Amino acid sequence: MEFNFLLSSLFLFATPLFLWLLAQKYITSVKNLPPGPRPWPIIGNMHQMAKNPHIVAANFAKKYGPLISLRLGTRLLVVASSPEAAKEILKTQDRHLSGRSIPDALQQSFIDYYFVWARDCNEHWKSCRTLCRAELFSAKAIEGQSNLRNEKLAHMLDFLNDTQGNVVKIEELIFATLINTLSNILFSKDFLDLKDDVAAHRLKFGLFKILENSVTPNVSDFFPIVGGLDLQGLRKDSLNHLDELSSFSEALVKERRARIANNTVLVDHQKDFLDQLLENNFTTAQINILVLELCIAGTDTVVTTIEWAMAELLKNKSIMNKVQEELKRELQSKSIMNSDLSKLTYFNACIKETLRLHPVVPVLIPRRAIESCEVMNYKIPQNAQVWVNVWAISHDPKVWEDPNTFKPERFIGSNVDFTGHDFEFIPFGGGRRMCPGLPSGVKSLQTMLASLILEYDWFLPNNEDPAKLDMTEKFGVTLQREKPLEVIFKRKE
Ligand code: HEM
Repeated sequence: MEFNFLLSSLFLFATPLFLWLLAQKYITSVKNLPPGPRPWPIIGNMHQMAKNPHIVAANFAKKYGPLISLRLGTRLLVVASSPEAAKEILKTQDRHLSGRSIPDALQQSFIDYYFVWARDCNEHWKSCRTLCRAELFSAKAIEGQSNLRNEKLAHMLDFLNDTQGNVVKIEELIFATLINTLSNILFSKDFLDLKDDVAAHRLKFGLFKILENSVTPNVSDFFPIVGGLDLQGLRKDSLNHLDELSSFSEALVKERRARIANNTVLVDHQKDFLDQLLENNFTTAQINILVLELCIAGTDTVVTTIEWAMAELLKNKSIMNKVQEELKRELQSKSIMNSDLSKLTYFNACIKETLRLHPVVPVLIPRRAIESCEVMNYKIPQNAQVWVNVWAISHDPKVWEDPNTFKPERFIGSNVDFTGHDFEFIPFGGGRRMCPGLPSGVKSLQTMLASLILEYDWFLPNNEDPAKLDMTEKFGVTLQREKPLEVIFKRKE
């Protein structure tokens, strides 16, 4: 027994050491890597990147330049922190750098069906993207969703009217509204009841845990040879959540298949995304994963951005007054739901400024070099992981004047937009892996935020002074508020 324990301890210690020596030999043999801080034996720069890696990498960029390399165990990580470096990665070398590193926690048997995490831009990824663009995110699709969006927005406002004076957790309210909008677009069904916060919490927690597991520092990622052991249990935990969450869609897919087979589709049923997926021969397993990924990618990003926008507007009273005036003046008695909110200059500048100051995906979703290539005259070897540090670019005083201040005015009269062509402002990424959900995400941000601003006055619980609101960030795939925002809504006269 003791001998076995000794042997396995020796194995656990010796394997990373051996691998590190091998990796060290390989990495040092690669000539002309981007510069970076000296790595420690075995762990490399892991200890330096443990907390707020987006800020740590931004500070390294000040010392070593806009393209740096770091070592995380046996892995090589390259981080770009300037618009020029981002442009080379997302445009010039987009094809070579379009792979994804799938975190060990998400290495599951259905790996070939991933969309967001698809390792390469393979055939399945292409068909997901083409179908989603046509059926979910095109101008025609967004227009077609407007009644449904209006209905879900109205439910949210009814809920707020009924609970006036209570403390509302913004993330839960927005999450439930978004999930129901999405689940109706996908399946013509509500996943949640706004009043049932237990179910909302369960669903949100499951999605959150999958995201959290994917960025938790994991020995298996740094030393892939021990990946199969799942020493931290993250793979197992993610699989449990994935299984539980898949049950939400699995039953609906089964029911629809049966209805189609028996010719008993409801008379008033309008074609939804599930019908499109079935017509395109997606299997149930492929549908489950696609739905899950859309729910993960399409809720947390919007929820977090709305929270940051509200926190900034609470903190900056004069900006809030200007937005309110613009909304009242331009919309007059027209309903928000039937108005073209993209014409509201100051309001949209506030949304852009929120996405600049609090880029919700701070280092984009990590990419992987599918082939080795050159960026800024440095070598990026095959399989290196690549981050584009959007947070660093957004906070760089060489790129933005007074970068730490919330100043929507900087976007007035400026053509800079988040469509992936202005590399100083890329909250949705760029190139072939750019966010396909941008039109849907922006529409949700505009309608929800405008309704909350126009219909209610906002107060913080316990008469807290908004000027002193804590704005500490918490790093993850999404850059959330460390303290979730809670607000008391009072309907305007
Ligand atoms: C405020 C809203 C949103 C922001 C800021 C945002 C941001 C991003 C970013 C930065 C990426 C990675 C891009 C890259 O690697 O270059 C991404 C990917 C993705 N987003 Fe979004 N997103 C938002 C909303 C949405 C919505 C509403 C959906 C769908 C319902 C969505 C679906 C996706 C998908 C499927 C991907 C993966 C694309 C791929 O790998 O090919 N996103 N998003």
